[in-house]
Amino acid sequence: MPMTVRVLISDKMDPRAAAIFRDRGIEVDERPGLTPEELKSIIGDYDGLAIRSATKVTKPILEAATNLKVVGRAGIGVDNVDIPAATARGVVVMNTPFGNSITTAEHAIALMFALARQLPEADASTQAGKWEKNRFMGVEVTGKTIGLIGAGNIGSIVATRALGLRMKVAAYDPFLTPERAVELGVDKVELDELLRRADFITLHTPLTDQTRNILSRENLAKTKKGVRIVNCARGGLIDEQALKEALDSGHVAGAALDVFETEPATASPLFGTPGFISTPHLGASTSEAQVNVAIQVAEQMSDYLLLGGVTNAINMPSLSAEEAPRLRPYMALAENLGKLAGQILGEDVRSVAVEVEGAAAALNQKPITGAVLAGLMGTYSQTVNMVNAPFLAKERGLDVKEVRHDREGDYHTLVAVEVGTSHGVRRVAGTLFGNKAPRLVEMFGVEVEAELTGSMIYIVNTDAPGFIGKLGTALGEAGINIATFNLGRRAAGGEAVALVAVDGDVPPAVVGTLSKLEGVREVVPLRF
Ligand SMILES: NC(=O)c1ccc[n+]([C@@H]2O[C@H](COP(=O)([O-])OP(=O)(O)OC[C@H]3O[C@@H](n4cnc5c(N)ncnc54)[C@H](O)[C@@H]3O)[C@@H](O)[C@H]2O)c1
Ligand SMILES: O=C(O)CC[C@@H](O)C(=O)O
Repeated sequence: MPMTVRVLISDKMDPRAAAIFRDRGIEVDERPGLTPEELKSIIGDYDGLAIRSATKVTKPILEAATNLKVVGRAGIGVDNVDIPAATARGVVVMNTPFGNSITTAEHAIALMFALARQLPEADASTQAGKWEKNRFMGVEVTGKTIGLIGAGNIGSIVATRALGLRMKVAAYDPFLTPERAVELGVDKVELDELLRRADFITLHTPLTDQTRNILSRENLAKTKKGVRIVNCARGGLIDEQALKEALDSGHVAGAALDVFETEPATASPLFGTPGFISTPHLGASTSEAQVNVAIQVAEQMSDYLLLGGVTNAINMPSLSAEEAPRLRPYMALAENLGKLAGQILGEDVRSVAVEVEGAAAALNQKPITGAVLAGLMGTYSQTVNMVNAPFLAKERGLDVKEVRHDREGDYHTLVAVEVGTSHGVRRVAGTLFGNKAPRLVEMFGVEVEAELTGSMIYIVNTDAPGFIGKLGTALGEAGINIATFNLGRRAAGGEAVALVAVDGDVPPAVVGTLSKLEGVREVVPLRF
């Protein structure tokens, strides 16, 4: 029977998101406004969590999320998600990077005009019956310089709109290439020059260690007298207390904030300051943007939960929903090769090289490598999976290498794993029969063909007549039924390898008995 997949939508989201989940056979609960305690108490029931900016996906929430596989952010900023904690727990975090960009850029332009013409104050005064025609003298934007701090998706759209308004555009963005600046029609400048030149400053960066407080007291002091500032990006980019003082002194003529250091911002020293305008994080709030991000997040999360496709993930390489089914048998093979090596070699692993050959070389190798690492490290860590395996491998100092051979060898497709240990390099390799059935074909230099499945016993012995009979008898006496027997050997009378699939677990006492059989060098019970 197919497993039930469940998603929780914990913020207010366009109903089209829930409809998509349901259409794709996913059970969905819409519970906006949960307290952190309530979320923590129910999150263990869900495979996916769809959020906007209100839900804080903290470490304690993730620790309680024992079934969670994906967090989908219907929007851009993921600063309300503890990404390292999600990654460590193997939870994919994805966002929808373009769905609300136009809307947010338009909000920045709207706030710029609201500042230029003091629209909120003029509206309040007029509706209060004052008709203060002489109080509200505005400024034109035509011919003025707008300074963009951050010229990514949203900043670039603001640039095009500002150029359409016949403004001059200067942009400070260390990652903006000169070619892109020319294409956009903006002047690429350093921050100090932007601060000195801009009549309007608008912020469009994420909040990072480099951008936090980018409009600090010191930098605000470097701005042109009479500057007007818009922030539709993230709270924390501006020193709010210093901004208040700059507004009070008249150095800054106006400031419009859609985002605050602490949200919801129900109190702020800025509230009531002349020249200050605010909106409650409305940058993305248009029906068009909310439909876009709701549809996109639901499609992306469903693709991941149902097909393994990964789009717009912050903590994992992309994998299209079309690629995912082709990769699935490879990932099963890769994970089992990793498990095989991990169970036999233990924690003494220093390096891992994953080689793909023939048909496998035409595929996206990252998921194959992730599956090998997940299988390998899963033998000594409970919480490892494809998402966190590359990070955990790095944390452990494992040297991970990927090798690709386009040519076919003995098999039309092959995945090989070379594991470096303190005793040297050991190699296991497998192929797909009929492009779908994973099979081990080589183990530590011995050709042995086996399906890695269920409970198995790995035995190394000296090849000698009668050994298989003795082994069968020992297992029979222990009440263990043999399902399949797979054998390989280096040379007649030399080292031989047996991979025996059995029904049920192999107790340590049986491992002890088998180890004492004549000629046996090594016995390892395996689980796949
Ligand atoms: N108010 C809202 O409702 C709302 C809606 C959507 C997005 N946002 C926020 O807007 C911001 C921009 O979003 P985007 O989609 O344009 O992101 P983006 O990633 O496309 O662009 C961000 C740009 O910032 C630049 N940048 C990074 N560090 C910088 C630094 N130290 N100095 C200058 N530039 C730097 C990057 O190079 C990039 O070009 C994000 O913080 C996002 O969360 C807010
Ligand atoms: O969901 C929202 O309303 C805000 C979205 C915005 O902050 C974003 O980063 O996309």
